[in-house]
Amino acid sequence: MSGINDYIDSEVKSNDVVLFMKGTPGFPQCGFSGQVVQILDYIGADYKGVNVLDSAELRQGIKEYSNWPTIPQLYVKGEFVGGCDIVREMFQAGELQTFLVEKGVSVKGAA
Ligand SMILES: N[C@@H](CCC(=O)N[C@@H](CS)C(=O)NCC(=O)O)C(=O)O
Ligand code: FES
Repeated sequence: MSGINDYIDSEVKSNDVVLFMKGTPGFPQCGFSGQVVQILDYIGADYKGVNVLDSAELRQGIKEYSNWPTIPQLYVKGEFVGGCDIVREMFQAGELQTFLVEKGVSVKGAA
């Protein structure tokens, strides 16, 4: 495994919810990443944002890690969930909150 893969793997495995994104949760640099940030903030999930714009290697490495061609990428409990479209669809169907609770992730107001 390359260094970048080890780094990605450790972020994915050591954070219950991690969003690989462009920019930061406080300052998203792309609308797709911004949408996922808004949804996670709205449902009150605790998550870590990892900015792929910090490193070209990371930006490429995350696509290979998940075999998914775009950013953002959301991971929950070590599993790839999806990008912006999937997250938005799950949220709109009311499934994202249920999914997080089932995974044992704390969500504000959904105890
Ligand atoms: N439909 C995608 C939208 C995300 C997307 O198209 N991302 C593009 C533009 S930000 C991307 O990551 N392109 C490759 C790159 O910028 O490295 C989703 O559901 O997440
Ligand atoms: S950075 Fe241009 S669409 Fe995301």
